[in-house]
Amino acid sequence: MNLLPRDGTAIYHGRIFDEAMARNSYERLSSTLPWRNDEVVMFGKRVVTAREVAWFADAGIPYRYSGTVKQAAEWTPELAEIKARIENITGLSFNSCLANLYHHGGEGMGWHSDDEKSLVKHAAIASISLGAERVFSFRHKLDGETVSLLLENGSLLVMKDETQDYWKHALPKAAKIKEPRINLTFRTMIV
Ligand SMILES: O=C(O)CCC(=O)C(=O)O
Ligand SMILES: [Fe+2]
Repeated sequence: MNLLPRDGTAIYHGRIFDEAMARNSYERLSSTLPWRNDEVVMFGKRVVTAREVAWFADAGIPYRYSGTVKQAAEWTPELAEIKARIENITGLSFNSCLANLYHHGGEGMGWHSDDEKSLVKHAAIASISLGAERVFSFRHKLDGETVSLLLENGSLLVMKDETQDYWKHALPKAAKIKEPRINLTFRTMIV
């Protein structure tokens, strides 16, 4: 079940939402979340990404990410429902979520590890995919070994243990894909 050959654990649970539920969740999240373009600092320059994001956290937790403090929103009913569902499936709990909206395959996310200081070390990250199917890849930091999989509509991927220490991951751009995708990454921030 572990997709990674060593140095971490990545469990792909496959589709945990059926087609109708996935479509319904996509529609509700795309129209109700407070989406805005992400701002990141690259080579000392402020860059506004095409991908849109929204941050959520339990009341009172500021969302720290990429060296800045983001305004975290309150859980919406739809998000709270999805969070409860994955907490039930995984037996874990999460106190924050980064939502990503990729308008089409021309948008993606480059190689990175989710190893922010604000996150509890080695805590699981649960990633939900809604909408367009996209390839997701892991690359080992030492020897470059790559593991790729397809993230299906309504699926759940869990990364845990030393995964972020030894592997980077990315959502490669795929220009042929015209449909949008929403990704929800549930995390545990240090409180
Ligand atoms: O969209 C995805 O599946 C990946 C998102 C991701 O890696 C992140 O938000 O840190
Ligand atoms: Fe990530």
